[in-house]
Amino acid sequence: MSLALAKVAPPPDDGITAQETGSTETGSATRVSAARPFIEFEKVTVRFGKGDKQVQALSETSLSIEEGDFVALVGPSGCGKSTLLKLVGDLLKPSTGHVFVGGRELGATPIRIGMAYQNPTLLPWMNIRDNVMLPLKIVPPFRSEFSAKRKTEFRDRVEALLAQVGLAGFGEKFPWQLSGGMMQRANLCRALIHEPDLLLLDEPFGALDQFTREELWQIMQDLWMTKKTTVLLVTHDLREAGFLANRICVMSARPGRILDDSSVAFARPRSIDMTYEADFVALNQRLRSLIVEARGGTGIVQAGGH
Ligand SMILES: Nc1ncnc2c1ncn2[C@@H]1O[C@H](COP(=O)(O)OP(=O)(O)OP(=O)(O)O)[C@@H](O)[C@H]1O
Repeated sequence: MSLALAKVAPPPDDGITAQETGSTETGSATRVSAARPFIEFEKVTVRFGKGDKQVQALSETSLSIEEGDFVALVGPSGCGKSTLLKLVGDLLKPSTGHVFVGGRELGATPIRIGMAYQNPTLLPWMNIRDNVMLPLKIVPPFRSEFSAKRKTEFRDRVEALLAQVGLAGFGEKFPWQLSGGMMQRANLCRALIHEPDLLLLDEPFGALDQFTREELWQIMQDLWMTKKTTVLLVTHDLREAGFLANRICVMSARPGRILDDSSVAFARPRSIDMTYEADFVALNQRLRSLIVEARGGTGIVQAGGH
């Protein structure tokens, strides 16, 4: 599923929310600790609803993520992966426990966040350049300079990023003139244009065919290697997790908790061919076994009638 809740930054003049542009900035001030990692979940639980209808999405979960890390969250469907992303994005509050981002309790830290989901949320009436530029119109400190720089510095910044993902010359096109893979590239540009401290990716390549997806992994890897943004990626694709991440956290079935937390040491830049080598396949098999076990011991979903 994709992140689907709430606003976190003030809406711009034209009523477009930060959520729609995949960009946010979290707000004002409380508990501070300089010694904390960049992201920390401290004994966090999440329950939805009340009484009989209550759903325990996350059981007590603790997790630390260092600045510049690339962490993938994998696990059975409904185990709470997107819930963890929503907590970090300040789109959801924990029922118990604490979430710290940038050393401060969540909601306190003015950090910039970029987000990309499975379905690119490009606005159909704007060309690609204007779509990618949107966060600069919304997120401080850029928004105060937007009128002055939109036709110069900000425009150059957008063109450079579009070129980096292979979309040079497509700034004037509209979303409907692009393929799904091209729209997702533009979507990634929009998530990164305001130089976020944290990038939250919720199955961003899930709707693409295998070859386009692999192309996007390579682009994502290049972007991460040049920008070193901290990334939290939710994915069902274990090859994707192994190709992109430095660390893979496997979650249990709902109520989710972290079952396994492994670092991924393959040298960068990683190649698609590497994902067919023995070490990589062994990693995939290990992750798969953990998830099969978490789902109740079978890799086969019983469908009625056959
Ligand atoms: N707003 C909500 N109200 C009630 N239940 C919710 C709500 N949001 C999520 N849930 C439930 O919490 C659990 C965790 O949801 P979440 O979307 O985090 O899972 P996920 O691991 O991302 O799933 P998937 O891999 O299928 O996208 C699920 O059982 C879901 O139905």
